[in-house]
Amino acid sequence: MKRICVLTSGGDAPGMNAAIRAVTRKGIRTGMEVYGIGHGYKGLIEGDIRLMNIAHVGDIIHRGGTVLKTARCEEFKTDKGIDKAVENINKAKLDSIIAIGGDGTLKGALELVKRGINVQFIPATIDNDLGYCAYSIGFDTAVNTVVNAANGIRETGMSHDKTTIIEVMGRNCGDIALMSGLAGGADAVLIPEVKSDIAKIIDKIKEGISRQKKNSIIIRAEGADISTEELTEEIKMGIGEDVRTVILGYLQRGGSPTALDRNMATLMGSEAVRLISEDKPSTAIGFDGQKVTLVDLKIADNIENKVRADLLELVMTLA
Ligand SMILES: Nc1ncnc2c1ncn2[C@@H]1O[C@H](COP(=O)(O)OP(=O)(O)OP(=O)(O)O)[C@@H](O)[C@H]1O
Ligand SMILES: O=P(O)(O)OC[C@H]1O[C@](O)(CO)[C@@H](O)[C@@H]1O
Ligand SMILES: [Mg+2]
Repeated sequence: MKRICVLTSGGDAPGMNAAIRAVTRKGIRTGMEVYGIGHGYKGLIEGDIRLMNIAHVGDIIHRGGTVLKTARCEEFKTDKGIDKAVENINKAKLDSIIAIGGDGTLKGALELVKRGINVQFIPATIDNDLGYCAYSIGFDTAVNTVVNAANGIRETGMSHDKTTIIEVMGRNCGDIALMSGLAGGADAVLIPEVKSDIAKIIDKIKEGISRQKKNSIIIRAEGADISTEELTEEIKMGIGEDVRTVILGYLQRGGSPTALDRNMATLMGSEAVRLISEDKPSTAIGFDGQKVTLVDLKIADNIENKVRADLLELVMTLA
C-alpha cells in the first residue's frame, strides 16, 4: 500500500480545498494511505502529519482557504530545515509528497526532489505567475472578485463623477490586474512587467472627461513601478479632479472558488494521484486551457513567466 501526503503552502488560493479533496478521495479509493500535513513545509519540519479519511474532506469543495492550513516558512529555505523535513518524511515512510502552492512552493519542492523525495506539484496561487503552466488554481476566482468589486466601484464612481484607482495583488506578476482590467472595462492598467506611461493614462482620462465621461477606473498591480499614492497624486494633478483609491487586499485571496478553479483543482489533484500510482518521477502538473499538462519538476522552475503585455493596449483602445 502506498503512503502519500498532501500539503498546501504559501498564500492560500481558492480551489486548494477542492485539490485536497480530490487527492484524498482518489488516493484512498485507489488503495493508498493519505496523510495531510498542517501548515505546509512548516508542518513537514515539525512532523505535523495526520492520517486523512474520506469524511475529513467532506463539505469543502466550495470553500476558499485551505483546511490543511498554510504558511510561509523561512526555515524550509535552510539546509537544516529541509533535512529535518526529509527526516520526518522518511520516518513516516511516505512514498510521495503532493505539494500545492505557488512559485515559492515549487522551489521548495525542487529542494526535496534534490534530496531524493518524489514530489508531485499542483500550481495554486492567485498570482498566476508560474511560467511552466498557463493557469494556476485560484486565479479565476481572484479575477472575478476584483471584477465584482470594480462593478461596485464603477457605480459609485459614475454617480459621483469620480475617477478611482484600484490596487490589486499579484506580487511581481500583472495577470490579475490585466485580466480584471479587461473584464471590468478599465480605462488603464499598470503592471510590473511594463514601464508605466502616466502621461498617456492622463491623456486617456482627459479624453473621457471631454466627452462627459468622468468616472474612469485605473487598475494598478501592487508590483507596478509607481506606488498607489504617487499614482493618485499624479493623476489628480494631471486631470485637475479628485481621485479615489481602493486597495482590495486580502479579499482577493478568499471566497468560494469558481467552477473553473474547482475543476482545475479536481483534475490536477486526480492526476497527481495517478502519477504516484504509476510510479512516475517528480512532476509539475499544469493546465493548458483544455487538458492537464506535465513538465519535469526540475525543468519547470526554470521556465520564465510571460505576461500578455499587448493586452494593456487593448484595455485602453476599448475604454
Ligand atoms: N528557494 C527556496 N528554497 C526552499 N524553499 C522555498 C524557497 N522559496 C520558497 N520556499 C518555501 O515555499 C514557501 C512558499 O513560498 P512563497 O511564500 O513564495 O509562496 P508561493 O508558494 O509562491 O505562493 P504565493 O505566491 O501564492 O503566496 C516558503 O515560505 C518557503 O517555505
Ligand atoms: O500573505 P502575505 O504574506 O501578506 O503576502 C501577500 C502576497 O501573497 C499573494 O496574495 C499571493 O498569495 C500576493 O499576491 C501578495 O503579494
Ligand atoms: Mg509566489
